[in-house]
Amino acid sequence: TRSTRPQRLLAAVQKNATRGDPRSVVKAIDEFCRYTEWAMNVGDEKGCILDSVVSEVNPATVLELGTYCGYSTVRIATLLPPDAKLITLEFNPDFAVIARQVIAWAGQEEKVHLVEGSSGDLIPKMKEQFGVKSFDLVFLDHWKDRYLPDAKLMEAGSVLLADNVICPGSPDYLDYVRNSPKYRSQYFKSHLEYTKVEDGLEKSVFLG
Ligand SMILES: O=C(NCCCCCn1ccnc1)c1cc(-c2ccc(F)cc2)cc(O)c1O
Ligand SMILES: [Mg+2]
Repeated sequence: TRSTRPQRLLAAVQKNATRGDPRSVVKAIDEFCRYTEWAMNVGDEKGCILDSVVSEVNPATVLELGTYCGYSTVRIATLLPPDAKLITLEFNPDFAVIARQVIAWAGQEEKVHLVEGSSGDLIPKMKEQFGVKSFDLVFLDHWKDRYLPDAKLMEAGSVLLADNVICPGSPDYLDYVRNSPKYRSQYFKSHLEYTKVEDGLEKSVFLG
């Protein structure tokens, strides 16, 4: 039967990227998505904004909601010190299978813990299961209607960075973080990955 898009993306990584070289994995995925087949990775333009926020926060613990094929997982992990921890949640097992292989090809498996399941179920269990009471940085890139409920489950983390706040959009989340006294929010205008359509990232610092 026909391969899936994540399977074709993984094949492009294994063909064009050097094993153990995360930058070549990122480059191979961006080229595949720009010139062969669009896929919903955060992409190179928003990826640079992600990189700058990760570097600025310099987190010891990161939670990523929505792994997909592991593109942003690799970008973030590459910027973390060896003892830092990145937990990434993926609901879709077919995505998780591919993401594990992309993360391994990039040589980042030491820093990354991919957990399969729903964020709504797993976030409350983070404390006991992973011994992490709060995260220094949370990257929201999963179902857009889960951004707000999950942010409310995590009102202890310090920096939230949300993808796709314009396209596909998460209006209730945006309204909340921009108007709540608990957050200082900032919009980074950009474009939907590999397109000219407007999109952006919203960085929201939890004020405690
Ligand atoms: O839906 C997205 N991501 C969630 C995928 C499923 C998450 C499953 N999961 C993981 C953990 N808990 C649940 C997404 C969509 C688009 C997009 C934009 C324009 C368009 F025409 C089509 C699509 C662009 C993105 O950048 C995205 O991130
Ligand atoms: Mg996204």
